[in-house]
Amino acid sequence: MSRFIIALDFPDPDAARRLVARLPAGRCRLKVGKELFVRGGPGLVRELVDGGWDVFLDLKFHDIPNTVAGACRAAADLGVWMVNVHALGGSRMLAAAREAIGEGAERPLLTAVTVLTSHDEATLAELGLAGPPAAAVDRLAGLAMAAGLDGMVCSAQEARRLRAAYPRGRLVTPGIRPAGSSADDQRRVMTPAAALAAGADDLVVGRPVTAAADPAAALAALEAELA
Ligand SMILES: O=c1ccn([C@@H]2O[C@H](COP(=O)(O)O)[C@@H](O)[C@H]2O)c(=O)[nH]1
Repeated sequence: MSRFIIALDFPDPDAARRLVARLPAGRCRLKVGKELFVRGGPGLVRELVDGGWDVFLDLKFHDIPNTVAGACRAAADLGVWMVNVHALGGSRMLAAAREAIGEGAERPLLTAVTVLTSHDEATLAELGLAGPPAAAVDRLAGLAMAAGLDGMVCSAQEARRLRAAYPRGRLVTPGIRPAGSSADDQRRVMTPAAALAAGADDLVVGRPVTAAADPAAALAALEAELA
């Protein structure tokens, strides 16, 4: 299975469906985030799952433990491949999320967002978190792994350290950009090849594919960067 997860950030479910129809099945997974979920709802997620796609439901749950546990249970019932929470919710919330998704072979993977890839040191300072993103990522990744999660969402810039610290932790890395392309609102970016070399497992890509005139060709170009 491909390392690429395509972020379906669309304001209109039909636009997402049209994009999916142009993607080569088996060469990528799909990510449904907040915008598309609020527009398309669980029905759209089920439709993608029933269509044979591995779906990463990227809703980044962050609330009191009981509420997050219920949301994770609901996500698992949709048959998604992966669901995530914010590690900033703390140990009790992470443990409740992990317990809620259960133990069965069909359970979704559960990952925790460490520090958003749109954040840099200045953003963290605004939030009262002194120091470089890598220090906060290390702390939050530690919480996630101690709570028994499958891995974390981080920038590929932190992948080498996390891979060394957690050899079995899944590293899901947004902020992937083809060499020389715009970072958009992202702050901690990496190319696909550099991300894989650093130890990333999953490469999350949105606009470089979804905004391309030929999304399948854009995906093929990213794959070629790995060859
Ligand atoms: O730290 C994070 C966590 C999630 N994301 C999501 O990934 C995609 C990235 O889209 P691009 O268009 O490739 O920038 C988007 O859906 C984010 O919500 C992230 O970027 N960073």
